[in-house]
Amino acid sequence: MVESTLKMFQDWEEGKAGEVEFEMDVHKELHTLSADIISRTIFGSSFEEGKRIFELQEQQTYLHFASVFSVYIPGFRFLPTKKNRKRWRVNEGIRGSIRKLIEAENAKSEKSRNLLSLLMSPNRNPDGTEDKLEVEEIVEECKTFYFAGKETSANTLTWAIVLLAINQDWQTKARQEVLQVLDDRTNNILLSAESLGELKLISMILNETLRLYAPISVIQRRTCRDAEVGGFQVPTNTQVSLYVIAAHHDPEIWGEDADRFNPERFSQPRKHLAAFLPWGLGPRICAGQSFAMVEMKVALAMILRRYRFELSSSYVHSPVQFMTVHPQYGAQVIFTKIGY
Ligand code: HEM
Repeated sequence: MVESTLKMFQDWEEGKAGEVEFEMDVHKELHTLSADIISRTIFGSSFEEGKRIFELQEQQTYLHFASVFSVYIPGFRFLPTKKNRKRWRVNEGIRGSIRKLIEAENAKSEKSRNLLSLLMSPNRNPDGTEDKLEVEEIVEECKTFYFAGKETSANTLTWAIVLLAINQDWQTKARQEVLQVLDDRTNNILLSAESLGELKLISMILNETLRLYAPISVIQRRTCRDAEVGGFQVPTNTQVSLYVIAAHHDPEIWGEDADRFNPERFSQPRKHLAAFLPWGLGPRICAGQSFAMVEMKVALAMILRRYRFELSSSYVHSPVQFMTVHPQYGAQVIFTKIGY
């Protein structure tokens, strides 16, 4: 994570020819960062190949949504139309590349320390037998982690930067905390696991960002038995949509200033478990919650330490929902280098 963030800084500064102050669409940059981090986590040293796979996955997502938003004709997806053929080609490209990486991992004498290698390891059952994922299952798992983890973290980080650019008092407080926690005298830019735990304000800021701009604004479930919810009878096998965004902006829960950015709310324990559910709830809660929090803390702390930032006059506030909640016109921010 640290390596990917440092690489991002290097790209920013090289691209801006060493200027101390520069403007850019940080939303795009943070997407590149989270793709880099998740690719390194899953594929280790083969992360460049991993990124190529993810680019193909992105193409596939857009092709998929193009078909979802067009008129539905049963069986149409099996016809060799131009778009369908492209979708099949992209899909085969993704699977073929992941299969090759699996084969390369299998051929290594020493196991790599990455998620791919973990997914390939057998699981020992209590009765001594072993289970192993099939290649196709591993391919699907890699795709899920990328889909579930890239957009969500990148968008949350983007909103955190936008909110701190607007709320300069919180930006200053957050930077002070980072400087205190990271040892200034030794020029230590690497965050240890212990120091991450000490970043209390950063955690509060990220939680408040997740409250205001939960990347997944609706969670869906299907009832497995008849139930009564808030006085309504819900029969078995009904699809129920849980509006995360509604709970997060409810003045009855958060007070009259529910729409205002105030990380202070998270200095106290929560009153109600379901009042704050950016990660979902129950057995299907986000599998990458801890990973995402570490990733976002590392990146935000490192950005705060190195740059002061404010919104550009070209920024237009327009959150939209397309899979996740993101800024429709990007996030143009002016950065000024202040540290290392
Ligand atoms: C800010 C970042 C993130 C947010 C807000 C988020 C949110 C969510 C939500 C709301 C769900 C659905 C939970 C439910 O249905 O109850 C979910 C599922 C999931 N997330 Fe995340 N996520 C984030 C980052 C990540 C990352 C970085 C990864 C992987 C590295 C990840 C992996 C997953 C997986 C695998 C699932 C499916 C779990 C299952 O169905 O059992 N997420 N996430």
